[in-house]
Amino acid sequence: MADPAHVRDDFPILDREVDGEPLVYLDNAATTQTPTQVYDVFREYYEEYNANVHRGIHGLSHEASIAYEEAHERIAEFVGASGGLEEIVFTKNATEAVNLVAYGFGMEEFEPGDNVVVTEMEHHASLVTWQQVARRTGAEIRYVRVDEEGHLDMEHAAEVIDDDTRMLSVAHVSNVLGTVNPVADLADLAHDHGALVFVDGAQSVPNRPVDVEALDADFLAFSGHKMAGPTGIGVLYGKRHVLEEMEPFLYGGEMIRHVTFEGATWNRPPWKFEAGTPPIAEGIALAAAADYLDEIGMDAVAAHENDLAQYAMRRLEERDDVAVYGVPRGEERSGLVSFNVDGVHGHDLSSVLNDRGIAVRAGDHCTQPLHDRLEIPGSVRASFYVYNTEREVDALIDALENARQHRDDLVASDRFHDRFA
Ligand SMILES: Cc1ncc(COP(=O)(O)O)c(CNc2co[nH]c2=O)c1O
Repeated sequence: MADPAHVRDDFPILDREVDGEPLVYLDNAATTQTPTQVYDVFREYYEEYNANVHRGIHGLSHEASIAYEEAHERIAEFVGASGGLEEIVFTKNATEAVNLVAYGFGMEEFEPGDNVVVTEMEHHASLVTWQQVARRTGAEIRYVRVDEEGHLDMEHAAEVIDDDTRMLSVAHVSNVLGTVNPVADLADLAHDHGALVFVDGAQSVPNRPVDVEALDADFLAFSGHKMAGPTGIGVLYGKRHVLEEMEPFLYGGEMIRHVTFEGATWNRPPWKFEAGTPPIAEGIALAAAADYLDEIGMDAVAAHENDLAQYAMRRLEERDDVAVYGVPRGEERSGLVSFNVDGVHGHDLSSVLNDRGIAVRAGDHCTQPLHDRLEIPGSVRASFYVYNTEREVDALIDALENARQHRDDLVASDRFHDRFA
């Protein structure tokens, strides 16, 4: 991979300090930072061709429409969608993308006696959404077990996926465990039973090569802000024939073909699912983020993240008071490590790390059922991206030492939560 030191030149924010300490940004599984090559797109757009898309007959609207459609084509290429823009719906984020499928397919198609299968490691964006669809349609929700090492129990998957399964919804990569799930194998299993497959790609598309057709996903969702892109833009990939048959989720302008007082007919995908004025600049900037990552190379991104995660695990495991979660060291994982330090609540630890300029995430990472399964109330997560270095992992480890030294102070302070005791 390009030397992270040079990559860092593209991210001026990484030069800032936090309370007088140099920033060490290790919260990339939540949101990545944005390179100048991406946010410059906003200035160019608003200075040169800002206009509403698709409905104007004037030059600016034409230019904006072309750029917005080309952004869809670019994202289709980035995830291997050979159907092009008709298979790429721009949403607000990955959460909206899963809700689009839940309302457009689940609420329309599920019936009592059907079931939807998710996994114990799912993010709330999927898990809660499919729970609600099951509750409102009378379908059953089933959970594929996660084993002690953070792998999906594939034998259990074969038990719970059956001929009444209408949808399998699975994270490609866990945002807590770093597990890379065998999505293509799971898709084979689901398709053998006539079920559709929704892949939550929020932690995979930004971090590794993803080919939706190799996965044989019927749907795949991800967010721009996790792949060096802006917030406010997400993507739902859908197989063309599936999107053509699926009901819209939001109604209004752009998504219609013809409207009378008696009713309306729908536009073709993706516009059928993009009601109203879309996030135009965000979509164009997302395409620039795809260009930026492809310049580095997604294989190189995945390898760099895995190297940092393995190094972090090795450093964390040097102490006997640290519990590290997820697949064992040495097994490929995405660029994140979740852990706890005995006797230090995650929020206290995160606060102590912040005092040293180190940004990590503490809590349940929107996976409360998974943390229940792990029998812990929460965890601290360090997550890496293209600009992070081993020196930053060392800074994290050194700061943990600092937390341990203050552990007694923390225990005595009102900031201590005895939930870890
Ligand atoms: C696996 C997974 N799915 C879906 C989402 C939702 O993405 P959004 O719609 O862009 O918010 C996230 C965000 N995960 C996290 C957001 O902050 N910390 C996280 O781990 C995620 O990690």
